Amino acid sequence: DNREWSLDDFEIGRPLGRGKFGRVYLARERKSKYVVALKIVFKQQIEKYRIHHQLRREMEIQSGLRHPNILRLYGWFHDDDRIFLILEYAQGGELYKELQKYGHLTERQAATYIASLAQALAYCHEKHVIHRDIKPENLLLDHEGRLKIADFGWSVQSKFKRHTMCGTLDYLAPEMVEKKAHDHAVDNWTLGVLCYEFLYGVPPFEAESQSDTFKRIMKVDLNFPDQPDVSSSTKDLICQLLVKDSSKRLSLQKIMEHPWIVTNANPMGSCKSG
Ligand SMILES: CC[C@@H](NC(=O)c1cc2[nH]nc(NC(=O)c3ccc(N4CCN(C)CC4)cc3)c2s1)c1ccccc1
Repeated sequence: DNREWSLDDFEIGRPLGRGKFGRVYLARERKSKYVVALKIVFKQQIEKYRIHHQLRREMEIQSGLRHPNILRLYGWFHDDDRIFLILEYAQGGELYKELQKYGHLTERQAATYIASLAQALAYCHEKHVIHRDIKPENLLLDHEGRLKIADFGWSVQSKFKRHTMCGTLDYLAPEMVEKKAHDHAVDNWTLGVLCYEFLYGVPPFEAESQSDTFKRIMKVDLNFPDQPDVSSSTKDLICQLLVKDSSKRLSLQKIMEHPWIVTNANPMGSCKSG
């Protein structure tokens, strides 16, 4: 509901995480006892980094999205010096930590997460939203191990395109790295990067320096280590996504129909580790 919320409506719990522009705390709405994540951004940080448009876009975009694999933004409020975003609580934490803990994921886990991402992105693209910053840090897990895309701070309505460099280069498609006009297909490229990272534990174009990563992305300098042993079907999907010409990348629909996804993804979207 769109009633006016205020800090008094919530009991604040432990800190959950922090991003560049704020922190997230566990919180509980007093009357309903409903548990949420409360993201707090300081207004002077918004002034300092001039991210009004980004935060406003995050709020407008994420509050308008309703999908099982997209973290809900229930509402927001502010006081004199802070803005509060009332977010869905993802009890399983960051997918990134799973990846770090196990080194790499199983093909079933990876396929399940890629299928969930493809479904969520297909939904976003129908709503003319490009996330542009899909990376393991922005992927959360709910209590059933279902993937939730968080932090739409870098997303855009695909009507107008922005060319601000967002975060690490590892996940950026060539056209974004080259600051060319980009469209939905950037997210398809990123699925290829993520699928590779889920299975090998490192992103495909990782390099010592940003400029080397840049060169590797532009050349699509892709190679598959011998270990861990990954099926050729998986490599086929990755090779069909990490294609320089964005019009030739596998579509989200085709990803969902790919034999590796059909064979390995859990249709329920959840995959308890192992
Ligand atoms: C994705 C970054 C973004 N984060 C959000 O918006 C976030 C929104 C949101 N909802 N629920 C979350 N859950 C957690 O952060 C979380 C972390 C660890 C947990 N565990 C620790 C280990 N344990 C074994 C299991 C439980 C459980 C939940 C987060 S983060 C952000 C952006 C800007 C500023 C702060 C945060």
